[in-house]
Amino acid sequence: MEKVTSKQMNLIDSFCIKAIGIPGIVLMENAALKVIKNIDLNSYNNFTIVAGVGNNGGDGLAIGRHLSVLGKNVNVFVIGNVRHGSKDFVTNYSILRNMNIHIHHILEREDLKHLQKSVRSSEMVIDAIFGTGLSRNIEGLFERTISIINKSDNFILSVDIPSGLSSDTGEILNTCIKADKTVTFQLLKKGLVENSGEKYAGEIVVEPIGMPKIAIEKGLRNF
Ligand SMILES: NC(=O)C1=CN([C@@H]2O[C@H](COP(=O)(O)OP(=O)(O)OC[C@H]3O[C@@H](n4cnc5c(N)ncnc54)[C@H](O)[C@@H]3O)[C@@H](O)[C@H]2O)[C@@H](O)CC1
Ligand SMILES: [K+]
Repeated sequence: MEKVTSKQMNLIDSFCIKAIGIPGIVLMENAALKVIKNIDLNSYNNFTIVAGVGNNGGDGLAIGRHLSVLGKNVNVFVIGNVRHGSKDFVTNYSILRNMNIHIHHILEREDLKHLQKSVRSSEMVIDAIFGTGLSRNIEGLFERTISIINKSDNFILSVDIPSGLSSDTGEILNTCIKADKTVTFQLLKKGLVENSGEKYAGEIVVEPIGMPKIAIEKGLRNF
C-alpha cells in the first residue's frame, strides 16, 4: 500500500481543494463520517472528544456533532487558541455552539480536572489534537492532556494519526497518544508504520474520504 509523507498529503489536499474545487469542509465531513462508521455504536454511548484547533481538531468537532445527533453523550474539549483555529475548525466550532453543545476549553491546569472527570464517565476518547500538522515537541498543557487520556481505561480512537506521532518518521515528539485504533484518511501515513508508529496507532484503518485519483497521482508524482 502507498505510504505518504505530510508534504505529499498536503499537496493532495490542496490539489483537491484548489485545483478540483472540492471544499475542505466537504473532505472534513467525509472524514468525520468515516470515523463514525468505525465506531461500534451499539457498544459505546459516552464519549470524550479532545480537539486541537487545526483541521484535525475540526474533524474531531464534526465527529462530536454526529455523535450528538445520534443521541450519544458527548463531552467536547478544545485545547489551543481558538482565535488561531483553521477555517474549517472554526466552521465546525460555530456549528457546535449554534447547536448549544457545551465546549470545554483547556486553557490552564485547573481545566484538566474537567477532562479527568469526563474520561472517568466516558467509554471512548476521540483523539483529534494533532494530525499531520504536528511540527514540534509536545509540551505543557498538551503533554498533560495526553497523559490524562493515556492513563484512562477508555477505548482510545485517534483521528488520522495518534497525536504526538510524526506522520513522516513515526518518531514520538516528546509524548504521544497510545491509541487502540487509528482511522487514517485516504492514504496510509508513513509514520504509522515506521519506528514507534504501529505501537502507538493500535489497529490501523485507512478510509477513503472522496479524494479523486487525479489528485492522489498528482501528489505522489511531485515527490
Ligand atoms: N482539508 C484538508 O486538508 C483536510 C485535512 N484533514 C485533517 O487535517 C489534519 C491536518 O490538519 P492541519 O494541517 O490543520 O494540522 P493539525 O490539525 O495537525 O495541527 C496544526 C496546528 O497545530 C499546531 N501545532 C503543531 N505542533 C504543535 C505542538 N507541538 N504544540 C502545539 N501546537 C502545535 C500548529 O501550529 C497548527 O495550529 C489531518 O491530519 C486530517 O485529520 C481532514 O479533515 C481531511 C481534509
Ligand atoms: K489525532
